[in-house]
Amino acid sequence: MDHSAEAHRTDLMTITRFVLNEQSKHPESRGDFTILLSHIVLGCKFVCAAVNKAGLAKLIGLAGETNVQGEEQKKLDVLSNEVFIKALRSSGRTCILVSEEDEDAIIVEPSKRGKYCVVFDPLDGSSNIDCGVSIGTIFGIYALKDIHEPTIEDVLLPGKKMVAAGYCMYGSSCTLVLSTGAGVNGFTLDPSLGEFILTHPNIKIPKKGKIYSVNEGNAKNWDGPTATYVENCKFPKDGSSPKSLRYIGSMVADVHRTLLYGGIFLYPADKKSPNGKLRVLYEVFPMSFLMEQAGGQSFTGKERALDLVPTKLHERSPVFLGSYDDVEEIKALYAAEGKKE
Ligand SMILES: O=P(O)(O)OC[C@H]1O[C@](O)(COP(=O)(O)O)[C@@H](O)[C@@H]1O
Ligand SMILES: [Mg+2]
Ligand SMILES: [Mg+2]
Repeated sequence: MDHSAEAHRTDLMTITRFVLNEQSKHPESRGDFTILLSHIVLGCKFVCAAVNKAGLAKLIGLAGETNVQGEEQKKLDVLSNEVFIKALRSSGRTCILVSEEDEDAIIVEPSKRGKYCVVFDPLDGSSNIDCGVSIGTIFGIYALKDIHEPTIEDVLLPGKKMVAAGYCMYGSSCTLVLSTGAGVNGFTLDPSLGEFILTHPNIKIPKKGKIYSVNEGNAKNWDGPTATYVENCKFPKDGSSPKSLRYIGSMVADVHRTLLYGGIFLYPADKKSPNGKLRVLYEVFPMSFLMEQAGGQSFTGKERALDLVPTKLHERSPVFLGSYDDVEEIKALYAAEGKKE
C-alpha cells in the first residue's frame, strides 16, 4: 500500500474545513452558518445513501405502502423531506423552513430557533427516481436581520437577498455545489471517507455554450421569443454550428451540466402554464444565485430572476439561465417582443 498517497489525502479540503476557513475571515462570526451547513451536509449524505439503495430497500414506488416487516414504506421524496426537516430543526440555527413537499411554512419551535430561514426542494427530479437517473436536493438560505417571531414575510423576499444557495446532485457521484455569495465551489462525496471534498474550486460558467436544454415536447404552446430562440439554436442564422440538445428532466442535473459545460437551461412559460413550472423560492432562486455567482445570468422573460419578489410560498416562474451570452440572446428576443406590443 502506498502510505505516502494515503497520508497525502489528509491534506484534502473537506467542506467543513472550507467553511471554517471562510468563517475565519469574519471574526465576528459565531459559527452559526457553519453549524447550519453541517446539518445540510448530513441531510445530503443521508439522502445520498437512501438513493444509492433505493431499488434494494424498495424506496421507490408509492408512499403509504407497507413492506414485509410491516413497516411503512416511504417514497424517496417523502423520506428526503423528513430527513431535511429533522436535520434543519435539530441544527438549532433555523427559524422558518419552506419545503416543496409542505403547503405551509414550518415555524421552528422557539427552543430550537436560530436566525436562518431555509427554503428547499428535498428531492428534485422526482420523475427520474424510479429509473435511477440523477436527482438532487436544492436549497436557499435567508437570514433574519433582527430577532422576531418568524412569518412567511421573512422568506417572501427577492432571491438577491439570499445569503447562500446550493444543491446536491445524487448522480454517478454525489456532488454538492455551494455559494455563500463569494463565488461557487463544488464538493464531491468520497464514500470511503464519508466527506465532501473540494473538487471544483471557484466554478466559472463558460461565457457562451454549445448546449441548450429544454422540454421541447411543450413547443406547440411556447410564446414567440422562446420558439425563435430554440429555432436559432437548431438553425443558427449567423452560420455558426447548431447547439446540441441535452435534457434530463431533473433541474439539478440539467443546471449542473449547464454550470460546468456552459449553455442555457430553459423552463419557459407556455399557453398551458403561463407561469412556467419551476418554483421561485426553492428552484429558480437558488439556481439563479449560483448562476450569477459563476458569471452567468438568469432571466424570467421579464426581469432578472433574482429581482423577482414572490407573493406566495409555492409561486412559479419561467426561467432562462446559463452562460452570459446565451441568456443575453433570449433577453434581446423578449425585449424586441416587448417593443412590438
Ligand atoms: O417533466 P418536465 O415538464 O420537463 O419538468 C422537468 C422539471 O420538473 C422538475 O422535475 C420539478 O421538480 P420536482 O421533481 O422537485 O417536482 C424539475 O427538476 C425539472 O426541471
Ligand atoms: Mg424540483
Ligand atoms: Mg421536489
